[in-house]
Amino acid sequence: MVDKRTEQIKELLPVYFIMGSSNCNGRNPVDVLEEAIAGGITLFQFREKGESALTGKEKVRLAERLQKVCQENHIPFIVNDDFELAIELDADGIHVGQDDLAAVIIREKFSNKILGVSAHTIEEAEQAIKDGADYLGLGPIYPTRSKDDAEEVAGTEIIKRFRDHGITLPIVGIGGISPESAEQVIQAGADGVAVISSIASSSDVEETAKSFLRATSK
Ligand SMILES: Cc1ncc(COP(=O)(O)OP(=O)(O)O)c(N)n1
Ligand SMILES: Cc1ncsc1CCOP(=O)(O)O
Ligand SMILES: [Mg+2]
Repeated sequence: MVDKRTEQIKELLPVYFIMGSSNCNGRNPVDVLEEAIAGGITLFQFREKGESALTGKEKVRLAERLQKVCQENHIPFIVNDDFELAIELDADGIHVGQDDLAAVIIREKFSNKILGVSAHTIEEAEQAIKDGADYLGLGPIYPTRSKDDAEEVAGTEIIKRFRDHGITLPIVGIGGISPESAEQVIQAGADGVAVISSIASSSDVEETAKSFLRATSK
């Protein structure tokens, strides 16, 4: 039987938009987020990373503005990596990878919040499940230009392999996903797609988000 929390998490994953100030082609991230929400994104992750990333008070200020937009639109606000920021803002959740603060430590202190963990192997996934993860981020599914230190491209096979192994935790595919490839990611067994550039740098953010929603609802 699938529990209620798992069902609720799955409902949040279809179009998981991730972004920080450096992903918006010089546009105001608040405008980009508002347009993406108008297009139907289901979850948002604040990921302020890279050479030109904001730090300190400026980073907190941007996070607060984006969180407010999410709250006004009932979209849960997830923080990437930065556990202190997630606590300071009382965010809805946090996403961590294998090189970040251990999921088990986060779960201890952040008991009711959404906890996402990146995994590249079955062992990492099983550990994340033991640690209390709510969902797994698997990728990069396709080549990506949004993460310099990304692992090797895994293809949609990684999702099939995890499902065939019996992993039932909600899964989101990430890395190089477009509206055209989103359906393949879902067909492989994912509950949603996590997307940076295809949405954030689109010339029509709202329409692109809509295309993702259509592709993941088929
Ligand atoms: C939904 C989702 N999946 C995977 C990642 C990647 O996390 P990580 O491996 O920690 O890399 P960074 O994003 O921190 O560079 C993610 N952020 N979100
Ligand atoms: C954060 C992250 N983790 C694996 S690939 C990736 C980048 C995804 O960005 P894009 O959707 O632009 O390829
Ligand atoms: Mg990380």
